[in-house]
Amino acid sequence: MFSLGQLGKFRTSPCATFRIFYANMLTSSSSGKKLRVLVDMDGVLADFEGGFLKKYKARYPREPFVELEDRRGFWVSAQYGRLRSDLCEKAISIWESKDFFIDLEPLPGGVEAVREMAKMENTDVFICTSPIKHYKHCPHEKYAWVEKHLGHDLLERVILTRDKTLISGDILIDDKPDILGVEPKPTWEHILFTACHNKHLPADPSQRRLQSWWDDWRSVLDSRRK
Ligand SMILES: O=c1ccn([C@@H]2O[C@H](COP(=O)(O)O)[C@@H](O)[C@H]2O)c(=O)[nH]1
Ligand SMILES: [Mg+2]
Repeated sequence: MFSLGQLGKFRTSPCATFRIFYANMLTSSSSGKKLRVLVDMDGVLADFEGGFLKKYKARYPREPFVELEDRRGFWVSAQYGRLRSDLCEKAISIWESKDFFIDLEPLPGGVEAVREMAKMENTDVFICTSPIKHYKHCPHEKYAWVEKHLGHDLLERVILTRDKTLISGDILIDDKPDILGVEPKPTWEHILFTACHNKHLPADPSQRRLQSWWDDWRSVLDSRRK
């Protein structure tokens, strides 16, 4: 942990110094005092829905589309498929294309909120996002998006997973109403982030929401601090 030479610089005995050093280690990190916040990307930090509609209309100008205010349900492809069966594949072709994920605009206030969380004492923030299985562009572009909008240091905090229930944390801020996976009891509290596809869902007293990044996310974090 440190050399004998370094120990010699301390005024207290090496044993006492070690005890203080070890106690500090315990209280600052391994005691679990830090609040671990997982923040989703699509629909929370990056405007997936807006970016999709813009590129869909540009590529298929004569096809029907769903206005954002008429969006219902998490799966864009499912709603387009209900509109007309072949539109499901056309929708999927949009986010499987090169530059779809990197071109997504940040949602208002999200980048600033994550930057602020990253500077908060006793807080560890991670970007927790699900890549699509068509992996040619998406994983690379998700990292590139984080670097472009949040900076190189935040790359250390990117978690790509198809199963968020396996990731341990205190809070998961996510726009998907049902986050399921192999772990039946995830450690985090899911805070539902309001998006065009979930804003009509009936209020659920057991699930807290953030209406946007202008909502009081700081109090939500504080409510989970031990
Ligand atoms: O109809 C859809 C809508 C979205 N997706 C993909 O799902 C993930 C969502 O990731 P989160 O981490 O839950 O935000 C994203 O990669 C979308 O591209 C989809 O496959 N079909
Ligand atoms: Mg999402």
